[in-house]
Amino acid sequence: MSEHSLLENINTPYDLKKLNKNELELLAKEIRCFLIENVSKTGGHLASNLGVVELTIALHYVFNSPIDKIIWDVGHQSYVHKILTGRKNKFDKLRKFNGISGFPKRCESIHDVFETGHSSTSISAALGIAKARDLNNEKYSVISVIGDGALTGGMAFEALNDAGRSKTNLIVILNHNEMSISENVGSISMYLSKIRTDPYYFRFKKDIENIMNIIPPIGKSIYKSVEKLKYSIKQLVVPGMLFEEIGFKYLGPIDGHDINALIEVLNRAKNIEGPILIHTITKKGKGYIHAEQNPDKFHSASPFNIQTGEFKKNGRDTYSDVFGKTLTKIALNDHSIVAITAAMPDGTGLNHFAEKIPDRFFDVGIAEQHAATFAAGMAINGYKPYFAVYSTFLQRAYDQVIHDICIQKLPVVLAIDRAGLVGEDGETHQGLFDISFLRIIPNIVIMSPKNADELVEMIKFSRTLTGPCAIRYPRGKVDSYDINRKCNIQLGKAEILSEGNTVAIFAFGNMVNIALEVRDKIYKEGVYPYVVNLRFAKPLDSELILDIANKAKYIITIEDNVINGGIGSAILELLNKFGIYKPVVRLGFPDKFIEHGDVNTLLKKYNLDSDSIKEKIIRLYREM
Ligand SMILES: Cc1ncc(C[n+]2csc(CCOP(=O)(O)OP(=O)(O)O)c2C)c(N)n1
Ligand SMILES: CC(=O)[C@@H](O)[C@H](O)COP(=O)(O)O
Ligand SMILES: [Mg+2]
Repeated sequence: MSEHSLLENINTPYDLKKLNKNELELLAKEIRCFLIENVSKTGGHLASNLGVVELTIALHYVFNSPIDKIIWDVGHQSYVHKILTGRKNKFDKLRKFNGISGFPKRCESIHDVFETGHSSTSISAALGIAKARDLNNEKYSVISVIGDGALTGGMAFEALNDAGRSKTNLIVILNHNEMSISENVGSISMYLSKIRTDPYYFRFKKDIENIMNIIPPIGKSIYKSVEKLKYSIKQLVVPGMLFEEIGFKYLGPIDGHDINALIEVLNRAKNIEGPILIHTITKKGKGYIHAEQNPDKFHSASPFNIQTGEFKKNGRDTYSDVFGKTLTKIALNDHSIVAITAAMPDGTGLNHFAEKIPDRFFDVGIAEQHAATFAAGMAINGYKPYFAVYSTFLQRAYDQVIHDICIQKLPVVLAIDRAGLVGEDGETHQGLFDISFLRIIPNIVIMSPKNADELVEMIKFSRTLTGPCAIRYPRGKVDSYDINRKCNIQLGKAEILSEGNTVAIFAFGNMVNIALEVRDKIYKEGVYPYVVNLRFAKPLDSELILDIANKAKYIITIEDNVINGGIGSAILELLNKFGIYKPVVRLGFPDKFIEHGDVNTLLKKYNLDSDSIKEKIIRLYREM
């Protein structure tokens, strides 16, 4: 790989401003090599970052961060920004425990103005910052950088609607690469692609601009008609008229890999009053052939071999695959089943469904709220919708789950992927709240499997339910499983894995295996626990729980959710209701946002690994 001689001397955006245009282009090359070298080892969001190298350089060249504020939508494409703002030496620990985050973090740098991770927030945040600036009579630029995928999110439109009317000075850069994680979807995407690909638009736009500029000054009487005519022509042919109509000045489309063109347009935008939308055209994965050819695979990449582009991880199925394959299998015989994703077909395993049953597969874009209510609509009309969604992104659709699905008791299945720790994505992405926020909603059934076989059974079981239900399962690989296994799940029934005395361990989902490891370790110390796989967070198996609680001296609950409001709390509430006052030790995550790092390290840090739990139980046992 090439040397990084220019990059070596860039420690702040100010250093960038000393370079000439040729050097900026060389720097772009160096940054690409740097990204590929580092992310091949750490893993991370490679393709999106390769696509914004020139754009980020141009932004920091033209604007004065941190006085001018740059807000990165989603934030997965902020690596180049991090490199240029003094963090390049920390890339060996990108997304690692105690290393830098893969997303903007205010604690990391004054150049990270607003924290992101979930999509479509940047225009709202930028508008808020700009409004506050105006109230303070300050002068600086506020820039939101948003991708075409993130633009499919409802919040982005809510913000455009508000910003267009407000006449506030604000720059929105639409980074258009025709990709979300997978190919981008939706009518706005089609509209943008038309601007991008139709050479007629470009040619005609230039011609029309020239004609309009040479229309001579005319007598006042016909001036108005000419202006009207100009406007109508513009409306017909100017790309981005959609944005102009809602109050933005549209600049573009611009080649987002041409640094000179970018610098020119940014300088222009800096001096225009009111909201501006700059439309840049980029290639996701630019400069690394494997990422250019497979931008989806290199969106959130695990470590890979630079030469071959092959990933180093092993090829076992994930929980998402188990879900996708099982659902596909049952849907081939049950035509009422439909599958819905909000822009995550691969991540959720619904790619398997899409391949086999495309007419009953719906990718609605990054639009979790819409997805949930869309599912409700399909359910009203007799279908059995499975909305597969990461736990963290389901947070977006909370009201829709309550108002549109649960009040009406509709048979929608929420297939909650990435429940529990997700690891390297950290705070914004951990799935640590769903048990708490779902369990308080009436009418919903909540379950979680201890392993892949049980997930197969739960998917089959969910089909029989006539109301809303959620199945939560973790990120990660599974051991072997049998997709044909019969369903032995009964509503609200837990499973006793070990009979014991003294200690009762109630575990949920992914934590059941840890409970079993704990059991094996404390056996050696002469402690014999009951171990219960709860299976259901709602309805709880009250009878079994009360029976075991009565027999044991103290109770341990284990969950990969925050302790507050989680399954331990549910058990405490149950015991309280029935007047059983025994010590209940609730193990889960504390009342804070959990940082990034690999899952095992985090489990250990939060005392949720089997050794830590074993020690806790033994200590309690000896104190009793
Ligand atoms: C609310 C929400 N839903 C889903 C995601 C998952 N996600 C992260 S990036 C991404 C695609 C973003 O596409 P785009 O904004 O065009 O950026 P690109 O990667 O193409 O540069 C998706 C779906 C998310 N971060 N937030
Ligand atoms: C930025 C974002 O939200 C996604 O790209 C996410 O990082 C994907 O996570 P997985 O790698 O778990 O699919
Ligand atoms: Mg995109």
